[in-house]
Amino acid sequence: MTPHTAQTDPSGSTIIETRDLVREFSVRKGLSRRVVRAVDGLSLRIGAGEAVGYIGANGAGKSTTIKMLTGILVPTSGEVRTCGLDPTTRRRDLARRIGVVFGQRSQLWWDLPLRETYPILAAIHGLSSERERERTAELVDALDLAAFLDTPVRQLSLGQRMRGELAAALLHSPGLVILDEPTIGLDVLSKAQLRQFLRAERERHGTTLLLTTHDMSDIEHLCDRVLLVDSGRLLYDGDLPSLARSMGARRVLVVDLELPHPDLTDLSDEDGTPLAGVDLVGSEADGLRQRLAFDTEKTSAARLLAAVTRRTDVRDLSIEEPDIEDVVRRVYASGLDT
Ligand SMILES: Nc1ncnc2c1ncn2[C@@H]1O[C@H](COP(=O)(O)OP(=O)(O)OP(=O)(O)O)[C@@H](O)[C@H]1O
Repeated sequence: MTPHTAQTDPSGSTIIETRDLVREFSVRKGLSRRVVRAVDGLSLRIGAGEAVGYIGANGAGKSTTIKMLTGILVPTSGEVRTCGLDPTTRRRDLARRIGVVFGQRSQLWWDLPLRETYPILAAIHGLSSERERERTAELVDALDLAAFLDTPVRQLSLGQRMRGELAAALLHSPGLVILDEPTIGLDVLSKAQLRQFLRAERERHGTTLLLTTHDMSDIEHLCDRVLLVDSGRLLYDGDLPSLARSMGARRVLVVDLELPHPDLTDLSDEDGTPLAGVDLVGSEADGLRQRLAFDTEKTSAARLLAAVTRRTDVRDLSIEEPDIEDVVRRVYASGLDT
């Protein structure tokens, strides 16, 4: 199979472009050294205003790509332009135009409260005091920061800190925001807040988003395009539903029952029509918790739940999205050829 490639509008303005981008690392193995090609001939174009998910298994080359896009790493060969600039030679200029958020690394000063942090960042970016006041107020409101503005960063919860990080990265209203695993470790509510904020920011200011994530819901809620990499090469460029569908990825309904129950198999509608695309994929504690994978193209979550509740009483439920690792595994299993 050849990689699916999205047709992007050639007339739209380009915000990220790479051509045959390569990055190698020399790694010591015992007494000898060997070369690892973390990024291997990557060519892509991202237009202004797009929201793109950059996904792939662990070690696929995502972080290395992001580091080259932001000027942290120099490419071994090939070309890269971010906001029209060469990131390695124009790193300072680039910093004024982009915002970068690392889910696993804080960019805030640990001992300072956010109230003292933002004026420093505003000064670094050369914002006027009026602009600083306006933008800080906008971000404090949108990210609901008011309650902990005076707390030193080290005392914030992870969810609070990530909201503070986002405000810091977006204070100068960058046209491009690059996020590396922004929702990692966050609870459901904090994830929802972050996504809601990024969506609103994009709608209001036309901000371009590029994010890596292992959470498929981040992509579902935020991105209209997905780039899938494996061993540093682009395997897929298109939308998420097509990728997930082509890989047969399914959601899972997890039900906790009032009483132990035999396996929930052969489920059907009220009129006896069997539900298609549903499989029991787990049963624990004598059937008190059962997991049903379902294909949303064939059976909706509501129909499936109705079929379960006709059989037995449900105490609690949740729906697990297919995770990207699973989709990626399916890509490999299907023998997609690069
Ligand atoms: N500084 C480095 N020195 C040597 N090898 C490296 C270095 N950085 C990355 N690599 C290797 O390059 C490959 C790609 O790594 P990279 O961190 O870009 O992957 P990733 O897709 O971001 O993975 P993850 O999802 O686990 O963060 C891996 O084989 C990794 O071991």
